[in-house]
Amino acid sequence: MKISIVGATGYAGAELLRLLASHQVAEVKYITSESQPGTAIADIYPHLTRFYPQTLTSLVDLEKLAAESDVIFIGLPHGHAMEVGRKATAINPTIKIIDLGADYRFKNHAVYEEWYKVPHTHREAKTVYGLTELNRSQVREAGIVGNPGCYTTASILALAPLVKNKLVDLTTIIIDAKSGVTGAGRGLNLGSHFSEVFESVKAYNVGGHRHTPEIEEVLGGLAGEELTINFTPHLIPMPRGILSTCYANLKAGVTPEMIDEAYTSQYGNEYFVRLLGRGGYPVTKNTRSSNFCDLGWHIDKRTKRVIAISAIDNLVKGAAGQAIQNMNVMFNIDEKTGLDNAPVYP
Ligand SMILES: NC(=O)C1=CN([C@@H]2O[C@H](COP(=O)(O)OP(=O)(O)OC[C@H]3O[C@@H](n4cnc5c(N)ncnc54)[C@H](OP(=O)(O)O)[C@@H]3O)[C@@H](O)[C@H]2O)C=CC1
Ligand SMILES: CC(=O)N[C@@H](CCC(=O)OP(=O)(O)O)C(=O)O
Repeated sequence: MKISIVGATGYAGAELLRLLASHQVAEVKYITSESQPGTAIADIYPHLTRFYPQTLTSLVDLEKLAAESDVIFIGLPHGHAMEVGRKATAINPTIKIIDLGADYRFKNHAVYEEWYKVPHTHREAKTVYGLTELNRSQVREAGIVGNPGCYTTASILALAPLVKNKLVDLTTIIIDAKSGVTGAGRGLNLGSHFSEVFESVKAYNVGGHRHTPEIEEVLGGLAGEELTINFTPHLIPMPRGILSTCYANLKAGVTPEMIDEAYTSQYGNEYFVRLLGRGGYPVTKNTRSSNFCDLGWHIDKRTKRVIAISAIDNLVKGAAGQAIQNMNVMFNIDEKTGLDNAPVYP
């Protein structure tokens, strides 16, 4: 299976390369950068030395790249991936595209345009939302996958069984999530400057984070009706990891056993979702550098709320790992291929 990575110099692209280095079937063909074409990837990321002799190429070579690849992963800022997807599928109609950004995530293009402030230029694309555990059969048939965002992966996995089984009041969902700094990408900006982030925690984009409509669209689809949520992201001083704490009011008559049953029937056979059960406390460090999502839930009898907590590595299950999981499904190989490593601890 020949793979190319567009945007290989970013954190998501580099994480794809790290994981694909131990993938038994994948052969990385082309890797791109617009700022550093001609540079060896190991000169930019020395941790990849010995694994990749390749030098970076540019999107100027898209024709060759698309013609010679079975799958392209795109790790570009939103607004850029859809142009690559549109051109690559025109060159090679059988190619598979897995975009790690937001361009192919939305069914409703108007919502994408409203939140991302760019016109959608590949509206005719037939896409599948790549939250593997929820959409596996569609992913298997997909040509283009919109890989979910990191906050959205953690939050939707935590809430899906509650929403799908109509166990909670859909008007009461609150998501309080924390992310490590690599979630902001490798680009230099004040917000992720060491002195600004270290020994500090802050909320940001309160009431207006762009993952809000993504979570609403997917959970609304599971619920069979539109819903709105409160989603508050926080930046925490660690490189990787997301912890998402999700609250919702229980519907009258819902018992703790019904909640347990919803989680076990949804995820009991899912390798990458590790259920810690009722009273379980997910810890980001227990998922670090792995494709696992750890998930626990609590029933607060006093307030009649369920509190679901999930932990993932934003660069793995929240980005590159889930992208590879989707590729494995699309190519009908064992879903765990290249992803079955134990988390790095401590
Ligand atoms: N970091 C994370 O945890 C997650 C990221 N994502 C998404 O994945 C995508 C990549 O994120 P991440 O790797 O963190 O970002 P980075 O900022 O680390 O990397 C961005 C990449 O895009 C390239 N790039 C930047 N601007 C342009 C441009 N105008 N045209 C072409 N290429 C460009 C850069 O390469 P160069 O400058 O060398 O050309 C680089 O390879 C984004 O859409 C992000 O939202 C999704 C889930 C989680
Ligand atoms: C810590 C941090 O800044 N995180 C990013 C989310 C990264 C991500 O998942 O980006 P997508 O939009 O591609 O999903 C943010 O809040 O914008």
